[in-house]
Amino acid sequence: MSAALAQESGGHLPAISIAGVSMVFDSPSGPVTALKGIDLAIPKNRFVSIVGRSGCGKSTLLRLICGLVRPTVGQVTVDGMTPDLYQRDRRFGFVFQEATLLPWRTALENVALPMKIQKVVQPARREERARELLKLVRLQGFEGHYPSQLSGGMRQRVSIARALSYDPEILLMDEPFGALDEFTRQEMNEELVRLWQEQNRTIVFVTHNLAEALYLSDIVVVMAPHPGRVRAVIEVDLPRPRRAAIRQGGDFIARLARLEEVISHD
Ligand SMILES: Nc1ncnc2c1ncn2[C@@H]1O[C@H](COP(=O)(O)OP(=O)(O)OP(=O)(O)O)[C@@H](O)[C@H]1O
Repeated sequence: MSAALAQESGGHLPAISIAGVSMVFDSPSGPVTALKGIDLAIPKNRFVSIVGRSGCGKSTLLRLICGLVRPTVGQVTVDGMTPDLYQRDRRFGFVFQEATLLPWRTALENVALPMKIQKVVQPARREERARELLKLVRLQGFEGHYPSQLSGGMRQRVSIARALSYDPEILLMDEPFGALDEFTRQEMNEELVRLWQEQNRTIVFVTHNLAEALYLSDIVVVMAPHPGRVRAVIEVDLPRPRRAAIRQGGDFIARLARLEEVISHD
C-alpha cells in the first residue's frame, strides 16, 4: 500500500487494494508487460484519477480492478473480496468513452434496463428510479428521447445515470468525456463533481486531461509507461466544493504545472 494512500484511508480497509501486481499480455510479437509492480490502495469514497501517457496501462488497471482480466502476478481485492465476487455481489458502475446506449431504446429505457436485467430494484420502482436518475443528471424532459436525438454530452449523462441505476459503491470511468468538445467536457466535469459531492461513492477515473484530473480528484495517480508503473501519487488538497472558476486560480495553475512536470519526466 502506498504510504500516502494508506494514510488517506485513515487505516481503514481501502475500497480497492492492488498489491504487487504485474500484468503481462501475450502478443504476436512476444510478451508485453503492461503493468509492473503496482502497489496502490484506493480509499473509500474518494475521487481518484489515473493519468499518464498513452500505453502506460491505465485501462488495464481498470480492467484488473473489475476482474475483466486477472493479474499475472499479485493480488487485487475490492472491499476485501476478489473483483469477481464483488462484481457478482455488489457490482461496479461503468462509464466508458463512448456512451454504449442501446439506440432502439429511449433514455428512460436505457437507464431502467440494468435494473431489469440484474433484478436489483423492484419492477414497480424501476421506472420511477430511472426518472429520478435522469433528473439527477439534469435530463428531465428527455426521458422519451432516443440516443440519436441527444447530444454527445447528453448521451454521456444517460450513461452516468445508467451506471448509477443499481446504486454501485464504486464507479469506474474510462475517459468518459474524451469524445466531447472542451466546453461540454468542462460542463460534464462540473456535473460529475456535483454528483460525487451529493453521493458517497468511490470513483476511479481514467483521463489524459490533467486539468480535468486535478479539478475532479482527491488523489491523482500518475503512471509511467514501458513498463506501466506508478510514478507518483499526488493528493489534491484544493478546497471543496469546487467551482469551475477554481481552474483560473494561481493554486490550480501551479499544481497543474507540477503535474505536467511529473508526467513529462520520462
Ligand atoms: N489484450 C492485450 N493484449 C496485448 N497487449 C495488450 C492488451 N491490452 C493492453 N495491451 C498492451 O498493454 C499496454 C497498456 O495498454 P492500456 O490500454 O492499458 O494503456 P492505456 O494507458 O490505457 O493507453 P491509452 O491511454 O492509449 O488508452 C499497451 O502496450 C498495450 O498495447
